Amino acid sequence: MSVKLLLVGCGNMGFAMLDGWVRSAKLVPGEVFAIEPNEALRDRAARLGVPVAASADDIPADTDPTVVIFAVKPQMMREAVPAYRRFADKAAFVSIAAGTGVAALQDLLGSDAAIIRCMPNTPAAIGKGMMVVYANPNVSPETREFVTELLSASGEVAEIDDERLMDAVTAVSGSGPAYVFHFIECLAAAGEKVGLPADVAKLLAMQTVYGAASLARESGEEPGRLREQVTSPNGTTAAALGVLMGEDRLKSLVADAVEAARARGEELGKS
Ligand SMILES: NC(=O)C1=CN([C@@H]2O[C@H](COP(=O)(O)OP(=O)(O)OC[C@H]3O[C@@H](n4cnc5c(N)ncnc54)[C@H](OP(=O)(O)O)[C@@H]3O)[C@@H](O)[C@H]2O)C=CC1
Ligand SMILES: O=C(O)[C@@H]1CCC=N1
Repeated sequence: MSVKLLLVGCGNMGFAMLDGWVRSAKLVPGEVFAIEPNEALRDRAARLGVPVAASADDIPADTDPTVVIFAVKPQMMREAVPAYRRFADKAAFVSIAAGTGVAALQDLLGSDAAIIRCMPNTPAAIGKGMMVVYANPNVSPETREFVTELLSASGEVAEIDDERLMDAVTAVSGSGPAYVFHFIECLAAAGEKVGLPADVAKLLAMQTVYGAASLARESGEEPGRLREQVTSPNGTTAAALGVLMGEDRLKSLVADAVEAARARGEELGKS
């Protein structure tokens, strides 16, 4: 079977995507070849049936991928990427690294390289990710379609045509799951504080976020309208929202958090 995809880095995000592709049968394991220096993470990928090697030197000589995906830390890109320049004639490159721009990737891969920046998020592992894509002009329509189709197995795919928005995308949907997980932690902790057993508080917090996100997504209603439907005049929700929304407290806190993430993405792009 021929390898269509080289996955460079099988850590948190690389594995989440790989897991999603194999589980959804978008790719059969033999169509992917993974490179991962960490032995435990190699074993985890191998358990999916995916062939995996410790370094680029161990890729079989006849490997002719359609796409090479970089899923290593931004700080590792300069070291990791050049080993794959030999595939630039035929393959397109997808980078999920926060901050690393197309210009930096072209420095490492050649100015003719077909490059796609993609910002995924970890819900990709269960097919509920948000995958945002920016392609440089060297990417052919066929490759674009192949990559979009592949990513669609990981969740929703959106394309942007202004690369400068990528740090903002990273700050909202790339890092976003962490904000939501922290909100679940906070809601569960608050539940315990008002007397609920820990396991009950965690279940209530998790299911509430899950149900509310699903309702927002499936009902087609504006989130603000759905919020109003929960809020009885002078009732319990109004009391809580007075705390969260008074002086735009949560709104400005979230805005500060998103701006910190965006600025860090910009900074990573300069290093
Ligand atoms: N985690 C997330 O939610 C998201 C991450 N991203 C981006 O994804 C990228 C990866 O992040 P994440 O998965 O969290 O990081 P991880 O550290 O979990 O995964 C990266 C993996 O790549 C390995 N690695 C290092 N050098 C090489 C190399 N030369 N060849 C192959 N593999 C190598 C690392 O091994 P070792 O640890 O031994 O160095 C590590 O296991 C980052 O650029 C990040 O910006 C984007 C969106 C969301
Ligand atoms: O924290 C990070 O830098 C990466 C990028 C988006 C999510 N995780």
